Amino acid sequence: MTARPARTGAVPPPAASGIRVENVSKVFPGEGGGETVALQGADLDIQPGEFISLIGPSGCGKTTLLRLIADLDQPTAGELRLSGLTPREAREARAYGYVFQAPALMDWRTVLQNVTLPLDLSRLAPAEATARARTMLNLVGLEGFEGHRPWQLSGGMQQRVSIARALALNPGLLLMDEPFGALDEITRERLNLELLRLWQETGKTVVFVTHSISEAVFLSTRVVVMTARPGRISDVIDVDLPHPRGVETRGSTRFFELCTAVRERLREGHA
Ligand SMILES: Nc1ncnc2c1ncn2[C@@H]1O[C@H](COP(=O)(O)OP(=O)(O)OP(=O)(O)O)[C@@H](O)[C@H]1O
Repeated sequence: MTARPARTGAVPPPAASGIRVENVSKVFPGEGGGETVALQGADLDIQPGEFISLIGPSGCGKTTLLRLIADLDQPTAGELRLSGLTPREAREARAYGYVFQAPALMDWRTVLQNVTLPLDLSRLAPAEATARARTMLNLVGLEGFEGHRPWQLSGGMQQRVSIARALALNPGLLLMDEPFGALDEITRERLNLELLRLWQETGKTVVFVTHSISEAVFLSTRVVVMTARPGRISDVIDVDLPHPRGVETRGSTRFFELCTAVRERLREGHA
């Protein structure tokens, strides 16, 4: 077997991705010959560097939309583009990092080895992969835990490892499917702050699925409200809270007003 040469040199930081979702539908075959319209006629334009949250009742197509963007599934109709690339081209170019609801770490690898995994797969020189992984672990506040195994960490720390792993290839886009859903409220608020800091420092585009109204408002530049049966985008709400946002943001009148606005739109969708 011929050894493939290791890549060397820093990978230049990619520009943040813009995303265009045009009249996208996804229909799954259902039980007994029926079908489920998971997403119907979705239109959405995401500018590079935006932080977009998708919120809506269970089954409204949030994960489906994220998976279509990531090329983990294909639309039944319509078109998606990530900075002009098809989802497949974007996936092949490793243009995004994906953070799942559960951290999905490998227990037999150390924290550092979990983060270097995508770098090893892209044949980055080992010394550089290690250096890059350490930088990402510092970015998510896990310096000192490189040699631990995932099972030695709390749920919040594990999720931070999976965020570091998603950032390792320095993608211009981060796709996050309810990453903090299983965490207690205080840990979740702390990770919200860390994610915001990271977003501001790196300028990446983020698409974030959540069930939490306050989380969506706190984090986002825009909140996309979705409704179920069929899954549709029903509203897009601009979040005009100033940056940097911090603990005091959650106590502001404007934060409360925006949460109320999102809640009302969600209620209308449930009616
Ligand atoms: N692979 C699949 N096969 C069949 N139906 C599917 C498949 N994936 C999703 N669905 C259906 O599509 C609809 C949307 O699912 P999706 O997971 O996108 O919703 P969601 O908004 O992310 O829900 P939740 O908030 O509960 O995670 C649901 O009715 C679901 O049952």
